[in-house]
Amino acid sequence: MLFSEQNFAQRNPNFGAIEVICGSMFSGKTEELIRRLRRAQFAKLKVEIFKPAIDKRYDDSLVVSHDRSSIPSTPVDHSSAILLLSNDTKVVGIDEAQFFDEDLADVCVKLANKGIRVIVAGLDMDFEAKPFGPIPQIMAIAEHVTKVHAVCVQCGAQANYSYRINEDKKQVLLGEKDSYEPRCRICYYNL
Ligand SMILES: Nc1ncnc2c1ncn2[C@@H]1O[C@H](COP(=O)(O)OP(=O)(O)O)[C@@H](O)[C@H]1O
Ligand SMILES: Cc1cn([C@H]2C[C@H](O)[C@@H](COP(=O)(O)O)O2)c(=O)[nH]c1=O
Ligand SMILES: [Zn+2]
Repeated sequence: MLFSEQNFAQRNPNFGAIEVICGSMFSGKTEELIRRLRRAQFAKLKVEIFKPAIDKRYDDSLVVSHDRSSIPSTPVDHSSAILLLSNDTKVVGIDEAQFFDEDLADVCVKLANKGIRVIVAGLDMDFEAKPFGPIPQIMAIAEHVTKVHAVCVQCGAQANYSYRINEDKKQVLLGEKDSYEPRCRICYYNL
């Protein structure tokens, strides 16, 4: 059965579930996360939003998209803080989840089993097209996975990869268009 967001919304509100929004840089993950969280707020549900404290790219505490739409969040150093800070919450949103520790998957399970809707956004792959942090594991255990795509800056096709345009080989390197461009398979691998 195919699941659309309508199916998510129609489910029993007492059931928790895990949703993942993944894809390359500039694919609209943060915009989609903000859209879902705002709809939950319109529904008067208690919403808590988290991001890793290291992500200070646009703002210390706001979750900010590349188009500068934003929503307040709580920066945390470790996934365990998300559990502690999610009391009486109905919806938890987590952005840049690739930067969290591997315990994030267990945290998502605990939250969902308490009846919380957990929405996780993050990069599925790093600049070397390798699985990034806890995201692939959370994709495996999630009820719903949405893969979004950017536009390849080289050819205009759908982009699935984040190409790093400098020589730095560290896995974690914060940045935007100064350091990365979204590319399709052909342009990423130079096929
Ligand atoms: N090459 C591109 N392809 C698609 N969107 C792009 C591109 N370059 C810039 N953008 C902008 O990025 C926005 C998506 O930003 P955002 O939701 O923060 O993406 P992500 O969180 O996936 O990095 C798009 O709405 C668009 O305005
Ligand atoms: C591919 C890749 C990305 N990063 C960093 C760069 C940005 O700060 C974030 C991704 O942000 P977005 O909202 O998805 O655009 O992650 C990194 O550290 N390492 C990488 O390999
Ligand atoms: Zn391309």
